[in-house]
Amino acid sequence: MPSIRIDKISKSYAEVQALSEVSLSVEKGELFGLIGPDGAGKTTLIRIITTLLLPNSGTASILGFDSVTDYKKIRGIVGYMPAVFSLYADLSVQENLNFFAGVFGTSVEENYDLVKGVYHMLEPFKDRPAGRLSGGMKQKLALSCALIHRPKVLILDEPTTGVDAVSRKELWDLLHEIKGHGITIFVSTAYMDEANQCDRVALIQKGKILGVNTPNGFAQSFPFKLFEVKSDDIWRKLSDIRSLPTCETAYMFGDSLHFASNSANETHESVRNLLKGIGADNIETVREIQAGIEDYFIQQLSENEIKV
Ligand SMILES: Nc1ncnc2c1ncn2[C@@H]1O[C@H](COP(=O)(O)OP(=O)(O)OP(=O)(O)O)[C@@H](O)[C@H]1O
Repeated sequence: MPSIRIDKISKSYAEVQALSEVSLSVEKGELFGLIGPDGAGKTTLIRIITTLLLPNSGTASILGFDSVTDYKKIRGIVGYMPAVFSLYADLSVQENLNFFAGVFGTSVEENYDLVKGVYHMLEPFKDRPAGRLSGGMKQKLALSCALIHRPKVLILDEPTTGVDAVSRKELWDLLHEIKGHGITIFVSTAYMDEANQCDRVALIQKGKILGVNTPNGFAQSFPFKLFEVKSDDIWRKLSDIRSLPTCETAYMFGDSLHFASNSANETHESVRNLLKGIGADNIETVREIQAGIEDYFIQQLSENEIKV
């Protein structure tokens, strides 16, 4: 039995179709990522599986418990960290932890082995009101509170949004540590680079799942030849580059340009000549590279955008 099973879930808000027949299955002990841009439907799906929202059609279950009929059971076995900070701002860190432990009839001490990684980071601030913590610390406190009853499944809605780079890394390290305790983790994010942290990933856009795969599986299925172009001012030529006959897609990737060619005969020399032909003379390097998961996502999202 999978940990999470989502079967043809659809949900609309008036005329907005937030989810269209979404089906997914998450295995026990997996760290599963739901990745998609703002408005893709991530929060809606998470609110349905955490029993907070009713779907229009379809079913969702956690460890065999149905999200509608067995909602009380699900609430006992799931740890949920919402996208919006929802702890008690006036209570201290320690008071929030004690409160959530009390609600579930447990204590911090009883679950110390599970929360100790994140608790260590919070300890220097344990008397500070939660509302006065930094963004990263607020997320760590929310994570501790979601874990305090030793859930079997941990569900996190965009835990790293608006968090600085160091805290983002710390949060992902903590998730790996929690996975080590055998807890299934379902996490949503809009940051494509975070896909590499997951065992498997579902890519969602406009309420539809575009694919489910391992990060490596996604990267391997990039269907075009890919070239990295380094040049100071290449971004100025982006729209001309996109109009080149063999250019499937082109986009800035950090400080370089990624050029995906739909020609099997494309070489770094032919790309350089194409660029020269449109007046891009300032090229430092052009080299063929292996696509990463972000390249796959960018290509899929833009292809889907054009089709809709
Ligand atoms: N209560 C609501 N009423 C009307 N439309 C809504 C409501 N909640 C969400 N939507 C719409 O449903 C779609 C999916 O939203 P959802 O919040 O699930 O996406 P998301 O991927 O979590 O994005 P974000 O990170 O921006 O919240 C969006 O078009 C959004 O505007």
